[in-house]
Amino acid sequence: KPNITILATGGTIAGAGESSVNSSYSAGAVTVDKLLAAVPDINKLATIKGEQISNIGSQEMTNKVWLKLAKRVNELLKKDSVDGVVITHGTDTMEATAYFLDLTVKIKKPIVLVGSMRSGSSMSPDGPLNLYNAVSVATSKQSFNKGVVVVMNDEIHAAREVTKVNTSAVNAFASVNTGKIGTVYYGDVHYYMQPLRKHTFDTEFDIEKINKLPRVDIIYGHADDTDLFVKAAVKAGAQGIIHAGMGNGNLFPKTLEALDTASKEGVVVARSSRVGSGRTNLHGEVNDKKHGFIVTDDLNSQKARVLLMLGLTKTHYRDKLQQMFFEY
Ligand SMILES: NC(=O)CC[C@H](N)C(=O)O
Repeated sequence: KPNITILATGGTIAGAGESSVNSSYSAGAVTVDKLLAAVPDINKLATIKGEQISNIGSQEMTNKVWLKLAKRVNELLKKDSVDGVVITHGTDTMEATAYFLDLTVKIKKPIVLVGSMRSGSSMSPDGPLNLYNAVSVATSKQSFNKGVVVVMNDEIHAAREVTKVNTSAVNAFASVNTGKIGTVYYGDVHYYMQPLRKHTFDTEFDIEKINKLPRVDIIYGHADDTDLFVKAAVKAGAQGIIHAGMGNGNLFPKTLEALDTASKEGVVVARSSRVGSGRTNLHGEVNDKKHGFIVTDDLNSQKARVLLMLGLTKTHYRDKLQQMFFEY
């Protein structure tokens, strides 16, 4: 039997509420041992070990926990005695954690993130089957060299592509631009696609000696916008700003002016879009060359922040950072 380590970080999958029909509950209330004991069938699939990394709602996620998690996953998967890792996680920031690991874990073995939309004490919880499916994906030979994947609601998604698309439904995840890469039905794993962007062992990022990431802020664009938040970000020491722009990454004139100034002062400004699908293109309505801006390709702003933080650990050259957004 394969050896799988389950790293628990919290979330609804480890949540508990007062009654089966009460929508209010606490995320990250159940420890890893209890979480695993609730799904005894996973022991038929693999020899399971559990470890608690954190026990939080993933809206409390920090760069510090990401670094700790990535280092632990690297450490575990380097061992011959570990064949794959499953990470239980809250769904709010799961996509960003998945992408962070996709860029920083240096191994071809399976790495699977899983969560749930209904807590263990609710009626028809989705966590147990999601966990069973996640362990199945982690033990599948087909999962090698796929980068980090997210398993939710019988679907397998690539870390770079997946995003949360619903606040409360069990089908809360989708890979909006590209589609899911596989399915898993009561443990029966099938892949249909292979992620092509560079990931895991193929990236240039090395977090082993890093304890702090450069500050990158996200600023959300809108009609009748302001320059206040750009100025505040610069004052707070942001090395990068992701602008979640209107449409194809467009900006309100006053915000554009403030970002132009920030860019000329050395802050790396990356244009993404608040639309939720499609690329933010160079040579659109914004003169990126003139302002020194870069674009985030089709990464949403929360994932673009992850890549820009890691990119800034390597270089401040905008051409190089732009290249990263086309490669990763
Ligand atoms: N469905 C969930 O996991 C949401 C619970 C919590 N907000 C979290 O992200 O951890």
